[in-house]
Amino acid sequence: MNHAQTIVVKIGTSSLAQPETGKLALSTIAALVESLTELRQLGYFVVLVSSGAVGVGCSRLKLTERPKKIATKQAIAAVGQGRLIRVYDDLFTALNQPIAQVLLTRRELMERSCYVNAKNTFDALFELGVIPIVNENDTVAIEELNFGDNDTLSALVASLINAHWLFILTDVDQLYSADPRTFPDAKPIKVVNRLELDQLQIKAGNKGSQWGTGGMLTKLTAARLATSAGITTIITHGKKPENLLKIINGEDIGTKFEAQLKNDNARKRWIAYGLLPSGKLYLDQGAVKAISQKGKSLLAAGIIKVEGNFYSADAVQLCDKNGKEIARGIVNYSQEEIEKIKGNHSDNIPEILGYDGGGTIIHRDNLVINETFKN
Ligand SMILES: Nc1ncnc2c1ncn2[C@@H]1O[C@H](COP(=O)(O)OP(=O)(O)O)[C@@H](O)[C@H]1O
Ligand SMILES: N[C@@H](CCC(=O)OP(=O)(O)O)C(=O)O
Repeated sequence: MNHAQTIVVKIGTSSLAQPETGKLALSTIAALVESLTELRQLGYFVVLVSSGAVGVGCSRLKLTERPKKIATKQAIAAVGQGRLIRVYDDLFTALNQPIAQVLLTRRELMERSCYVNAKNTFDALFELGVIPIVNENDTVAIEELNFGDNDTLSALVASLINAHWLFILTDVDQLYSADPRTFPDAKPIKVVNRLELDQLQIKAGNKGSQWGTGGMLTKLTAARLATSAGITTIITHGKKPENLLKIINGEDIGTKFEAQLKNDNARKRWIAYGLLPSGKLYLDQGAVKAISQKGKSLLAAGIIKVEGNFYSADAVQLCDKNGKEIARGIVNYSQEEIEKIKGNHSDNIPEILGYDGGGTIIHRDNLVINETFKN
């Protein structure tokens, strides 16, 4: 595989559908198709994460608002997804650009073998010259484990394929200090570095537009995830997809979230972003220092408190005594076992549990130090 730059472009329902009627915004979609095809022809590997299944399904079934009931929403997504991909396929085919439909759920990305498989599939699609079009598999996603908004999904896909750029296209031209619809004098925000992103104090409403779901909050979460995986993230207007290439070439359009140093370790990116933690371990100062500054494995002696209900091989958050997350990792012991051995020297584990179980609570290879798991 060569080292072409990889670009993930996410487009939200608010850009794909007309605000008044919920009907497809065909000219926007056509312009997007042209821009993505051009990028592909220039040699970039391109992934489109497209929302719209529920919105298009609603329009197809002549519903005037998004349903609240989960089963209805899932049924409507099944109607809309087919329509949506049909429209994309027609438009991309007019430009001789092959596409693929990739539907993902959170559950699959949590399974290491599925995660690796999905990555290999994307690589194979790139080699075949295809533009994959991703959406959440809404019809089977269960509520506790769904992305809900495609902003988070796009950041996880970008991390999965180790992308260079994540573009989040929406119905505003950039991030503002507050929702510009409610606060017309809100200030545009042009560049946000990693530190500022953690401290960003904006009124980023989570209401979204009539057809969208997440509003700006989920886009900021996505920016946090992506930038900590080393991916430059841009929020810009969905109506002007021709700006994508201009932005890549350095033009100052939209809001740019500067990336942190890239983490090229695929397994560590999976631990950090693919897995959903099911518990928390609170550590004393010595343990915090040992894992975050000296790169050591986590031992039972440094654990002061355990929260959650988890088993061996599950992911957990590691926090300092005040609850601030400092790392994530995969445990070698269950919550019940760690309750018994916390605060103890590793040599005493066989005596307390009646077996050894490996000694380290989290081996350093299964531990990722957190710069920013603030989702
Ligand atoms: N601080 C903010 N800056 C810009 N837009 C904001 C902000 N807070 C809330 N919004 C709203 O977020 C909306 C986009 O979110 P959403 O409808 O979920 O879009 P999409 O469907 O593209 O994901 C915009 O229409 C805007 O009104
Ligand atoms: N998977 C859903 C995405 C939900 C959604 O509306 O997301 P977004 O418009 O990006 O806020 C769909 O295709 O309708």
